[in-house]
Amino acid sequence: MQVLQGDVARAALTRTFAKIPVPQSVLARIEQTFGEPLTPEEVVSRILADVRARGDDALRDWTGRLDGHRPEALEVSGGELEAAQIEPELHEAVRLAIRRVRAFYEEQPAHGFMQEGPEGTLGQLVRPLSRVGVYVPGGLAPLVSTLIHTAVPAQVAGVPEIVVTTPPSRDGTVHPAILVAARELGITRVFRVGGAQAIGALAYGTASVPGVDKIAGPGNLFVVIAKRMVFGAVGIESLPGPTETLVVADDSASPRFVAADLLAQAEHLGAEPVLVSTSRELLIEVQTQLDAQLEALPEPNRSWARDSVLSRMKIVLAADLAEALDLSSLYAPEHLCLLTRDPGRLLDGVRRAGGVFVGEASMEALGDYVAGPSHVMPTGGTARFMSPVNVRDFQTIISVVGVREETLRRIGPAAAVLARAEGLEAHARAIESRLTPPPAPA
Ligand SMILES: NC(=O)c1ccc[n+]([C@@H]2O[C@H](COP(=O)([O-])OP(=O)(O)OC[C@H]3O[C@@H](n4cnc5c(N)ncnc54)[C@H](O)[C@@H]3O)[C@@H](O)[C@H]2O)c1
Ligand SMILES: N[C@H](CO)Cc1c[nH]c[nH+]1
Ligand SMILES: [Zn+2]
Repeated sequence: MQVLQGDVARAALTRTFAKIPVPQSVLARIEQTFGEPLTPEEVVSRILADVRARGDDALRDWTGRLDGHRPEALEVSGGELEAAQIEPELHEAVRLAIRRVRAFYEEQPAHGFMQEGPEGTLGQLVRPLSRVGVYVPGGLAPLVSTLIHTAVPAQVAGVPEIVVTTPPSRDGTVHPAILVAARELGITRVFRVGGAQAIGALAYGTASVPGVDKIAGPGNLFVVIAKRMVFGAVGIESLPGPTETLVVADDSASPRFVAADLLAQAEHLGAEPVLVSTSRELLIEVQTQLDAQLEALPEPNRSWARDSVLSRMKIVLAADLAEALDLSSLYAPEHLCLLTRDPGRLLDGVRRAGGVFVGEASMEALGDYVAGPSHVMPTGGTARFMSPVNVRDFQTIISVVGVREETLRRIGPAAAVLARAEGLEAHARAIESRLTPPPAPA
């Protein structure tokens, strides 16, 4: 176990944004699939260009090549959607998650304002986007919860049309829980397309897949790169990619719970677990727990979690909780879990994170499903400047300017002065034409 401290820990938790780190396993799969050592960016560029040029046929070909099934019908039929069934217990859990996420976002202030006064009217109109694409990851696990945690805030924002894309399994089907959740949400358009090709389809539109105004939802490296590349042609909400969790724990924390929370996210392939503790004894005990709990996991989860732990886990000994929080803000994790005495007391010191999970009863895995806030959160250090998915992501603001004539007379001359300082004579004249009476007819 390598324990990092001080400046070494700071360096290890400082992200470099110039290049997204690519796991060796991903590079190996690219070489196997494409027969040459391409970068993920080159792969995504090729896929996007092909989707733009050949539309549905490109979607079928890439899905066949990458997901092992070439679908004739890209859209899940109404009959398939209606027929999907899941166990009653799971169905009830889906309903509970929808209810709780909806109740949470209904509390988010997301309205505009109008200042009506002696100056006239100044304000903001808030309008929902017309059509949103929701990406639901499905490469390794069919993330039904991600559909709920992305689509519900969009619905609360008032978006009338939501289109879902998700990779099919090798027999071409979409997991029934995703279809049932879509049905519960009143979503009728689901497409069996994943990866960069799905992002291209939603951005450019094809004969089958409608182009959207904004694409939301997390995914693997290929999905994240594709979202970055199509931004501008279409909106994106943020860049939620491979998950990461930073646990801050003191000597009061249970090593069993700390290890369990780290492994819960480590089982997302490509995840980055980080443990920062003020107690060396706890670090040692967590290591023992990690070994035991990893051994007890079933396959393939054990291999995925072991890969995250062995390849990317960082273990840090902090001088005190103030330094632990400072290091956490430097790293800006997707999830920050506080497993300390009186963890609520630490909230004031939290500066950068997608979400903060306060205390033993608020494990991040609960937040993944039914706590309320969306689990779609910024990763890779983008929590420095981005937020979890929320209602505002699905709205635009329209500024309203409706001043009275008296106001114009008072503030107009200053505007004309500024226009001339910028060398923009027509601007100045447009203002002054309203300030001076029109010339008398000859
Ligand atoms: N940050 C968040 O809020 C959040 C939430 C949920 C999930 N996630 C993350 O989403 C990710 C889901 O990843 P996933 O892989 O299971 O599903 P995914 O749906 O994101 O990706 C699967 C797709 O990737 C493409 N792909 C795979 N290998 C490829 C290759 N070599 N070349 C080109 N394309 C390739 C395929 O088209 C496939 O359909 C995980 O990393 C998870 O941590 C993040
Ligand atoms: N923890 C993942 C990234 O935040 C989301 C997720 C979905 N299902 C389970 N976990
Ligand atoms: Zn998770």
